[in-house]
Amino acid sequence: MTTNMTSRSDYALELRGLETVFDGDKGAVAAVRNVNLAIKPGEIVGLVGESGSGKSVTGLSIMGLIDRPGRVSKGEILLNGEDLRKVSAKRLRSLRGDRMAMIFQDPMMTLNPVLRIDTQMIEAITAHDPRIDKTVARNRCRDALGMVGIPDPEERLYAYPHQFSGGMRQRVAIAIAMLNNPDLIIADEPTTALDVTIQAQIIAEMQKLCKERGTALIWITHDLTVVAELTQRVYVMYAGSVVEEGPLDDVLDNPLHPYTQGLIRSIPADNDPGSRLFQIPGMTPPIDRMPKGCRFHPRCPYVQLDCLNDIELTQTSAARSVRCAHPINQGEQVS
Ligand SMILES: Nc1ncnc2c1ncn2[C@@H]1O[C@H](COP(=O)(O)OP(=O)(O)OP(=O)(O)O)[C@@H](O)[C@H]1O
Repeated sequence: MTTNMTSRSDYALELRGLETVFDGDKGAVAAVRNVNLAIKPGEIVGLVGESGSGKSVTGLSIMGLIDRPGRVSKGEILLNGEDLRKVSAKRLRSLRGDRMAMIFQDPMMTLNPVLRIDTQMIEAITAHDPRIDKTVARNRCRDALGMVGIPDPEERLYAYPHQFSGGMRQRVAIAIAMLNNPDLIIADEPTTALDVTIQAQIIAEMQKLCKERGTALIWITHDLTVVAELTQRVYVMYAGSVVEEGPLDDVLDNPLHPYTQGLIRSIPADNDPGSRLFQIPGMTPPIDRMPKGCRFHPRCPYVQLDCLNDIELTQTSAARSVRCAHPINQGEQVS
């Protein structure tokens, strides 16, 4: 971890040894193991990895939204220093939507199709501040819609979700997430379903809003190009664990983990649109069939015998860590 120089109160969110399991016929199987993560107010970090690497389960665990047969089984989830695993269900509900919010790939996870936007937005405010004046609340909703780039926000407040385009619907979901000025937002692939122009606009707006308000943002994505536009630091996840962490530019220029190197090589080159896209061979293993030792070893081009031993995330410099017995040297290439 890179958090040793700072006290816990400096972080909007800290995860310490997070483990989330799913209970099944063969007992509990971990989907997320020993995840450590720290994010300061106003910081934007990326949580990156292929499908099935445990990104969404991590996000849902933070929000307290893992349902049976899943459960958070180990670790601390510290929101402004308060351990969410130790608070009451009532306290957790009051923090959700107020101090922390989640944006999903499908905005309809947030929006109720049969209620007008104003009803839903005002409810999101009054649920946490019942004494607020309705006109004040309505004005806040209108301003929030304006801030995420919805034209004619006064008028659009009275629309239903189906009267918005996909991109506009996602903006409404973002406006709702930001309504109460939370300390933390977890955005789970919120722009993946949108076309690239809208995607770029939404990313730029989120970046601006989080910076202005000091909101910590965790952006979950499988797409390193999105992370490159948005985040300052990145956590790369594979098979339920963080395998590499560091400042974005360092990680992109000099990946230490062969998995990160593979993800970077999979980014289509702007200057060579006709070239065949690299793909990391094989697939992320299912959680009940994890390989021994380094879980990436069956797919790794540099695999050696000692990769069958368990390996911890190890700090390699002030800001970087990697979980690999043979981290890549700068400039090393796969033949
Ligand atoms: N309800 C569940 N029951 C059993 N296993 C689950 C459940 N939800 C998720 N998992 C498993 O946990 C692992 C991590 O899933 P997760 O959704 O976090 O991956 P991800 O990195 O977010 O990928 P994606 O982008 O496809 O959602 C996967 O192997 C998935 O099959």
